[in-house]
Amino acid sequence: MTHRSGFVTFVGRPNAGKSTLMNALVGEKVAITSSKPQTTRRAIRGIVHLDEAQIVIVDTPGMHKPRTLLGKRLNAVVQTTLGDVDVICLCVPANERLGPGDRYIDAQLEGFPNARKVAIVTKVDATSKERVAEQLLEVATLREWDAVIPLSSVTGRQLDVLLDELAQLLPEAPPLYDAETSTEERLSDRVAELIREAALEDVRDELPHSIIVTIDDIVAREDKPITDVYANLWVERDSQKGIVIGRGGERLRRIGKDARGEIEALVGQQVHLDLRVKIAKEWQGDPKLLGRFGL
Ligand SMILES: Nc1nc2c(ncn2[C@@H]2O[C@H](COP(=O)(O)OP(=O)(O)OP(=O)(O)O)[C@@H](O)[C@H]2O)c(=O)[nH]1
Repeated sequence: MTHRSGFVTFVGRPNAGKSTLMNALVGEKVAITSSKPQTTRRAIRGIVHLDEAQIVIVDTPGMHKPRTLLGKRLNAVVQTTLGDVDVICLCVPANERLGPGDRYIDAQLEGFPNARKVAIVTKVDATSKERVAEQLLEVATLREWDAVIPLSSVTGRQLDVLLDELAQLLPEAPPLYDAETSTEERLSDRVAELIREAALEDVRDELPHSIIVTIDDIVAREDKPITDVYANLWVERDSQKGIVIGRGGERLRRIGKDARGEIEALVGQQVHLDLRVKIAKEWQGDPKLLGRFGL
């Protein structure tokens, strides 16, 4: 029996459904999903173990024309990721027409001639059969794809077909990771993402993209089954700090409570979360601060 292993990544414009798809494939919560665009900031790996194949999924930040220093750094991450994978999947939502954003990303794929290329039409549950068919035809005109697959991450429809296709496109190789491994990301990164997600849920319309979370320490207590998490939630301005903290600290408490629940599910233990709000002025344009945030 031939075994295949390799790396797969999903690209597509913001909100195309990449994170949701990756989570559905890996079956564990490893990347943020949010109805706001551009919330995925880090390449995160999930691993799908099949009998005859191991598919290592690398999630990339949104690929778009850079406007800020953060945008440039993110694009650099994308370039490195794409240069390193066996299969690149372009995701386009079935319920929105192809636009300049999709064409821009598709054109970027020319720079990676060695990768196999798959088109995925996402969110087929959110529109009519006719629209899906139309979108499949339109996507097919972009280039010669190795496969074109319509699916829904929400209903799970055709996810198995995608996995089969991906497995077939990978090179013959032994498994790269243990069967137990489902993600390579460090615990602290995953905890930071969960806190950020809880914060974004709560302050959605007021500060969509100005929040970043760092972890000082995660310590399992020796005397009790409790894990202490020391985290910082960074915003760009004084006024934003007020928004995050809320009246009488009410909002910050709610964010902390939501995040704690998620972290407890992740570490399988009671968690005490020490969450502080700090200000990093204009961090999106500051190379030193970006470095400190690992971007
Ligand atoms: N109905 C439906 N909605 C979906 C599906 N997949 C994703 N969505 C929704 O589409 C929105 C965007 O999904 P994400 O997975 O965050 O999209 P993304 O491409 O990772 O977005 P960025 O992180 O901004 O690049 C979310 O509100 C999802 O719930 C799907 O199969 N069906």
